[in-house]
Amino acid sequence: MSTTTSPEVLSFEEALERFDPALGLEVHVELNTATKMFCGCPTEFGAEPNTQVCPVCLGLPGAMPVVNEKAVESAIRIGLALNCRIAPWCRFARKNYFYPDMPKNFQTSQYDEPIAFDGWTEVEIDDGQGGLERHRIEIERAHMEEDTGKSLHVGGATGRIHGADHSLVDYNRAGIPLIEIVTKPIMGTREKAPLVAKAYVAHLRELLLGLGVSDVRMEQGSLRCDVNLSLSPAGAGTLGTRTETKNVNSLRSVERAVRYEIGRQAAILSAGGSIVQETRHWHEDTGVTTSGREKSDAEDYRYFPEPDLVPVAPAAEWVEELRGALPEPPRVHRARLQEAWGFSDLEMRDTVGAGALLLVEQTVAAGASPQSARKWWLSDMARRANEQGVELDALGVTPADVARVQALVDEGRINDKLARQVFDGVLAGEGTPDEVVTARGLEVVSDDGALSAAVDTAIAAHPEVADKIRDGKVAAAGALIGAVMKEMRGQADAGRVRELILEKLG
Ligand SMILES: Nc1ncnc2c1ncn2[C@@H]1O[C@H](COP(=O)(O)OP(=O)(O)OP(=O)(O)O)[C@@H](O)[C@H]1O
Ligand SMILES: [Mg+2]
Ligand SMILES: [Mg+2]
Repeated sequence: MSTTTSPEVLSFEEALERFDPALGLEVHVELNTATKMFCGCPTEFGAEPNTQVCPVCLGLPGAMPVVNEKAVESAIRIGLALNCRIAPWCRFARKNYFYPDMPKNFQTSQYDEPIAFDGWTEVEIDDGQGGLERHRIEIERAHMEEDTGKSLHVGGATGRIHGADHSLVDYNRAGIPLIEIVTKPIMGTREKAPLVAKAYVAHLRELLLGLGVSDVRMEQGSLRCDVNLSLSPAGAGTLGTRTETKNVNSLRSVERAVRYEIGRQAAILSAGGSIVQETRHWHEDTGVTTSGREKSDAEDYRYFPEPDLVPVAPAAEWVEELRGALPEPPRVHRARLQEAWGFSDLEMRDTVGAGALLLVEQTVAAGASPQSARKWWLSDMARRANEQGVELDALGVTPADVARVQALVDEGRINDKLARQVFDGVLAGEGTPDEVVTARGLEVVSDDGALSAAVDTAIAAHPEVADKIRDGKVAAAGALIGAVMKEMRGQADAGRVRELILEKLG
C-alpha cells in the first residue's frame, strides 16, 4: 500500500533509476471502405445518428453478415506492410460482452486466428546528439474486427457517464471495419519509452496513409491507441503487471500518457504497493490517468468461432499480387523526398517529427517550393495546431491554401506578415486565400503615389534620421522604413519603400 507521505507520481528520472518500462501498443484503425464490415451500410463520418444502420449491424435476430472483401484486402495490405505473415486460412470469432453501444452483445472479431501475425517495423527517434536512433518493434498480430456504436452521455459536465442524466446511442459506427494492430511487449527503451511510443503511432499513421486504407484521424477516432505499460525492477529483464490506458487520442497524448504512467506506477511500487491490472482513462486536460475497470489476462469473453461467416482463405497468388503492389515503405519514401527537396537530415527529421511530411509533400505538389512549404507547416501552422490541440492535418488549412498563400507572397502581393492574416481569415471560414485578401483588403501597397506620400511624412517626422542618410549612413533607413510600415499597417512593399527613401535623400 502507498502511504500518505509518498508522492503520487515519482519524477521521470527517479522512476527510471529504479525501474525499466515495458510498452505494449494496441492501435485500432478504422478502414475507409465505402461500406461496413459485414453489411452494405455506408461508413461516412458525421451523418445524422442512426441513419446508417440495417438489421445486420444492429444485430437483429436472423440477420446474416457477409464479409467485406475490400476490408480483407486492406487488412492483408496492412499486414504485409508490417512484415507480417498472412494466414492462408483464418476465422472470425465472437467476443462476448455487454455494452449498450454494442447491439449484438458480442463483437465480431478475430481471436487465435488473426489474418496477419509475426511482423515487425522500425521507428526512428532523435538520439539527442543530432542523429537518429532506430527501434525495431515486433508486431504480434493485426486482426480484423468491427467497431461499436457510440454512446453520448447527456447532462453531465464532462460528457462522461458519471453525472449524466441520460445517455443516447448512435449505431452509425457499429460495424465499421477495424483493424487492431498489436505489438509484442517493447522492452529496453528506458527513458526513450515515451518518444518511442509516440514515434510508433506516428509511423503507423504515415504507413497507413501511404497505403490509403484509412484517413487515420486521431481526433475523429479513426485511429485510436490503447497504451499498455508496466514496470519491472531495473535490469531484471522481466515483465511487471500492466495497465491499459484507453483511447489516447493524439500523438502528444501518447507520449504524455506513457510518461505519466511510468511516474505513477513507480511511486506505487517504490512505496511497496502493487499495480492493479486494469484499464485506465486518459485525461487530456489534466494530463493524468484514472482507474477504469479491473481486467485480468484471462478476461472471459467466451470467444468462439463465428458460425454465420465462412472462413477467410486468401489465395496465395492474391496475397503475392498485393505484396507486389505495395507502395514504397516510409523510410524509402522519406529518402526519396529528402533527395528531391534538398533537405538536411535535421530539416527532414523535424518535418517527419511534426507529422508534416505528407502535408509538405502535398504543398509542394500544389506548386510551393519545399523550403517555403516546410516553413509554413513547421512554424505558423504548428503553432496554431498546438494552440488548438489538434494535429496539423486537422487544422483546417489545406496544402493547396498554403501553396496559394506562398504564391501570393512570391508575386509580391502580400508579405509574410499579411500572409499570417490571410491564414487567420481562412481558419475563420472567410473563404479561400484570394477571397480573404480581397475581403480584408490585405494586399501590399506598391503604388508609388501612396508610398511616396507616406515616405515624405516619415522624413518630415524624423529629420535627424533623414540627415544621417543624407550623410551617407544608409543603414539608418531602417528606422524610416519602420515608420512607413507602421503608418501603412504593414501593407507597404518594404523593398520599394527603401528605394524611395534613398531616391529622395539622394
Ligand atoms: N506486462 C506487460 N507490460 C507491458 N505490455 C504488455 C505486458 N503484457 C502484454 N503487454 C502488451 O499489451 C498489449 C495487450 O493487448 P492485447 O490485445 O493482446 O490484449 P488485451 O488488451 O488484454 O485485450 P483487448 O484487445 O480486449 O483489449 C500488447 O501490445 C502486449 O504486447
Ligand atoms: Mg487488444
Ligand atoms: Mg487491450
